[in-house]
Amino acid sequence: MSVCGAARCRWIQTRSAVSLLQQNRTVRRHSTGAPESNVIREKLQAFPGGSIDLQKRQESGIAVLTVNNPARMNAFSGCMMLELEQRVCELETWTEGKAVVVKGAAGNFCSGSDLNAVRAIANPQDGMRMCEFMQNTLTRLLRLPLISMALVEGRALGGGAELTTACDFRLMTSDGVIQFVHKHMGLVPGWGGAARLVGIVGSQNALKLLSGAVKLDPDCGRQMGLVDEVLHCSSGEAETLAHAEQWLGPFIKGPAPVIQAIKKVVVSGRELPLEQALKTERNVFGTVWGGPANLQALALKPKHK
Ligand SMILES: CCCC(=O)SCCNC(=O)CCNC(=O)[C@H](O)C(C)(C)COP(=O)(O)OP(=O)(O)OC[C@H]1O[C@@H](n2cnc3c(N)ncnc32)[C@H](O)[C@@H]1OP(=O)(O)O
Repeated sequence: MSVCGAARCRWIQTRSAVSLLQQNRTVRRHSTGAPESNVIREKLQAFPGGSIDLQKRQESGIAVLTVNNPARMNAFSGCMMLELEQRVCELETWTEGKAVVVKGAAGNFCSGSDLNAVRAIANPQDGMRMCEFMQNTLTRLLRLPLISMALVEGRALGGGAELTTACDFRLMTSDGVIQFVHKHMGLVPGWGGAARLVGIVGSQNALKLLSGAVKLDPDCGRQMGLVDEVLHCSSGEAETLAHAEQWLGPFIKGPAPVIQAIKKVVVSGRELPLEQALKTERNVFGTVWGGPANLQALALKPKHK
């Protein structure tokens, strides 16, 4: 667990989820005595290039997180992996936020990990360290108290395909492709993408997508349940983003604390055993019951026709 995440993430600190965080409380140490997470951080730092950009729009409550390395089809350099963690950290504490759109720069989503970095750390130990780091970050991305959407323009390959599964929704433009190319690289997903994919499309479909390294187009993606909507727009990135934000509209209408509470109860329902999920749901309920939005609604005596 990152120092940043442990200290600042109110949501993660207060909820009672089992799994990753408890696992991470025991700080594993490398033979040098340094915590394992620092070992991989230092290695990732050695691979610069690109950036992960975050734009928080206060008026709409929508943030746009851009994987930005167009010279390499938005592949993740080591520094970008580190930056992604920082950006997720920033989003964890954005109390006014409602949603985050994850996209790639210049009309492509993401071509996975930077093959130059991969070559340099192509040993099992570093591979597993890198995966642990990315799994942790992507799990935190998926657990954000914000509704998240992957906006897939162009290609989402390898780790890029895995990144799409760390969002609540996936929208694709008609030219989009999601492909778990790992098999062609002699790999399997390692950023948590296989586990999440099984959760989204079921084990039969996940097996087909991974073992066939299937080039998934938007319509097949919809049929399989991986893709929530296909956007047919042709006049560039800005218009595509505007369409995606419009699609989010009905889901993020209302006050941020209520939207965040909804996401929290869904995350606990998805991840926790029933008794713990029910407890979390009660606790989250307590944060909105008698709150400003609730009192306002009671005063208006709405009829839900
Ligand atoms: C657990 C994580 C596992 C992983 O993510 S493993 C990585 C999986 N990804 C890949 O193998 C992608 C390999 N790249 C490709 O297949 C093709 O480049 C791709 C994305 C289909 C684009 O093809 P084209 O449109 O023909 O463009 P191109 O090949 O000329 O690429 C433009 C420049 O981008 C570079 N690039 C693309 N994907 C990269 C990557 N993942 N790492 C490092 N560099 C990458 C590519 O080398 C080329 O650079 P340059 O112009 O030759 O300097």
